[in-house]
Order: sequence, then C-alpha cells, then structure tokens
Amino acid sequence: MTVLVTGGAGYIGSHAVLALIEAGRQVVVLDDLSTGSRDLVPRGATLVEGDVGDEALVGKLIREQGIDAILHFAGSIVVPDSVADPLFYYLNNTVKSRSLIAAAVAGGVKHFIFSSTAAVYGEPEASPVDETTRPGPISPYGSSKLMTEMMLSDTAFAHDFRFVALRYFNVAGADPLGRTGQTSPRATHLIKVALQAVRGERTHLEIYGTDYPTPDGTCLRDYIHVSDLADAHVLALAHLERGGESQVLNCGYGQGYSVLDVVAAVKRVAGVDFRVDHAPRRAGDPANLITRSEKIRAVLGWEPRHADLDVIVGHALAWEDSFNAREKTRAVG
Ligand SMILES: NC(=O)c1ccc[n+]([C@@H]2O[C@H](COP(=O)([O-])OP(=O)(O)OC[C@H]3O[C@@H](n4cnc5c(N)ncnc54)[C@H](O)[C@@H]3O)[C@@H](O)[C@H]2O)c1
Ligand SMILES: O=c1ccn([C@@H]2O[C@H](COP(=O)(O)OP(=O)(O)O[C@H]3O[C@H](CO)[C@@H](O)[C@H](O)[C@H]3O)[C@@H](O)[C@H]2O)c(=O)[nH]1
Repeated sequence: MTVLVTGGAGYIGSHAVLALIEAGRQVVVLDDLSTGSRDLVPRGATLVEGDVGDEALVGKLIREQGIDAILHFAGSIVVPDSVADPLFYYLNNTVKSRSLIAAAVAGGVKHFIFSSTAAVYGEPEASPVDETTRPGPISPYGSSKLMTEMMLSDTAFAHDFRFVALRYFNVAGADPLGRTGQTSPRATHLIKVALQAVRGERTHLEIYGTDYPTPDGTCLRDYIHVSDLADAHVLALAHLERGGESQVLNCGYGQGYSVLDVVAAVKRVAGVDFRVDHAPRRAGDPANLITRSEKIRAVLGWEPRHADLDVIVGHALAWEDSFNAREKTRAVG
C-alpha cells in the first residue's frame, strides 16, 4: 500500500507521515517546499519536489509508484494573507486541489483524505458546532477549503471515489519523540507566539480582545495535539479501505480553552513569566469555536492520546528548544 502525501514536508503533514510509516505504509511525499522543509520529511518516506497542481507529474507518480490513496495537506494557511491575496489562495488551495482530484480520478485512485478547517464555520451562531452546523466562511482561506470539500463531494457522487474531509480545529503541539514540529518563522498561532515570548524572541504577547462574551472575556478555542490529528488520518484511511462512506469530520476534543488559559499553561509548563498586554480584537476572530467530537470518535473509533493542554504545550516547547539548538549548531557549523 503506497500513499501519496501532499504537503508532507510541512507541520501537520510530516506528523501524518510518521504515523503512516508506523502503521506500515509506504509513503511518497509531494511538496514544493514553499513553506515546508526537506528536513521535516521523516526517514523512510520518499520526497518528490513538485507542485500538486502539476497533473502530469501526479499522474506519473500514481502510475510509477503504485499510489492507492492520497492524503492532501498541501496548501496555503495564513488567513490574513488570504484576505490580502484571495486569488492566490483560490489558486493554491482550490484550483490546484481540482487538478489533484482530477489526476486521482484519471489514475484510478479511489481514496482521498483532505485537510479542511474549522474556518469553514466562520463565526458560528452557536458553539459547540458539529458537522450539521451550516458552514459560513468569512475569509477566502475558509472559502477555498469549503470549495474543495464541495468538489470532493461531487466527485464522489460521479465516480468510484470516496473521501474523508477532516476539519481541523486549533492544531498545536509536536511529536512527543521530538522528530518533527512547527518551524514557520512567520507563525501567528497563539501557542507558538507565547513560546517565542518564553524564549525572549519577542518582548511580549498581545491578547487580542478581552471583552468577548466568554467567562474570562477572551476567545475560546478547541486545541488538538498534532499527533492525535495524525492518528485520525491513519484511521480515516482504514475507514475508506474497509468500504466506509465518504465523510466530513470535525477534529477537536470538544474542550475549550481561553487565551488566558493558554497563556497560563505556557507560563506554568515553561516556568517562565513574560509580559502580556491587552490589545484590541483581531478582525474575524469568533468568540467561541469548539466542536463536538462524537462523530469522529464514532465513525473512526478515534481515541485521542494527548488531550491535555499542558502536554500539548510541553511537546511544543520541547520541539522549539531542540529546533533552535539545531539551527544554532547549523549557523555555527
Ligand atoms: N495549522 C493549522 O492550525 C491548520 C488548521 C486547519 C487546517 N490546516 C490545513 O492543514 C494543512 C497543512 O497545514 P500546516 O499547518 O502543516 O501548514 P504548512 O505550511 O506547514 O504545510 C503545508 C505544506 O504544503 C506545501 N505546499 C504548499 N503549496 C504547495 C503546492 N502547490 N504544491 C506542493 N506543495 C505545496 C508546503 O511547502 C508545506 O510543506 C493545510 O492544508 C492547512 O490548510 C491547518
Ligand atoms: O498573539 C496572539 C495570537 C492569537 N491570539 C488569540 O488566540 C486565539 C487563537 O488564535 P490562533 O492561534 O491564531 O488560531 P485561530 O485564529 O483560532 O486559527 C487557527 O485555527 C483555525 C481553526 O480553528 C484554523 O482554521 C486556522 O488556520 C488556524 O490559524 C484567537 O482568539 C486569537 O485572537 C492572541 O490573543 N494573541
């Protein structure tokens, strides 16, 4: 069984590659290294440098490598960038996904797993959401992903093709064994930013909005450990292989933490205090984005192993320390 993992040199994709290899799969990674890194591709996987929108290349890989399934992580992920340059996001996330799906259909690949996002819900009227909540993206990023879900659904209706679209909530943490993690220097994610404050790489952290209608006035999110998310992909593949129907599944624990909870956890786990300022709300942030997790647990038999905020922060911190130590050695060498 050989699987093609697009975006396998990135943060979440590289964790999924580890999980797939541990599950005994042969893995070919297709990545253009635009935000990913060669160093993150786990040992045992073959890296092909290229574009997911290159239908001829994907067709050749399917034929020559005997690809049975595609896990599609490749994409652009910065919400404000998608507002500034929507057409790039529709090209990289939607148009190129269309090419990839077309290559899959033409090459007889019947199983497809897609990285979707909680951003398809926009600002939901009620939280927690579940898969019956009506999507209403408020950014081109969210729309670009929802459009790909729609293409998958229509393709599954017309062809011998089934898919699982996994809508990730707030992904965080790193491989517990320290083999991969998040490297992006442009990170805007809360835990990453807080860790930069711990390490003195920034002077302070700003909390965007303390007047939300939540218990402590800051936004609530459902943080999911990246390795639990990687496991969900292995289970989603097994689901399709045993003949399971196409599915759209939310990926979160069903547990909300506020921005203040996260800041407190980072200070506690790192044992370091840092300056925290209150800042105005950031545009487009929903007050409360938490999912119910019954469906993914029931359909895939998914049981998270790291559903603990301190564990998530601890693994992210360990990765950050080892990554920075390695970069320093490289700079000296
Ligand atoms: N990080 C999150 O919190 C989050 C939340 C919801 C959904 N997602 C989705 O998960 C997926 C992975 O995100 P990530 O956080 O690992 O981001 P990432 O930037 O670390 O990984 C994306 C990977 O895709 C590659 N890539 C981008 N465009 C490509 C193209 N046209 N052809 C080939 N390779 C290409 C990049 O080089 C990179 O390795 C994305 O599709 C993203 O939308 C992420
Ligand atoms: O320096 C910071 C960074 C973030 N926040 C707040 O922390 C919360 C979480 O923000 P962030 O980590 O940036 O994640 P989200 O904006 O919730 O979005 C993430 O999670 C979504 C799914 O829920 C994905 O779709 C997105 O791609 C991913 O960036 C929000 O309330 C932010 O306002 C701050 O207060 N200060």
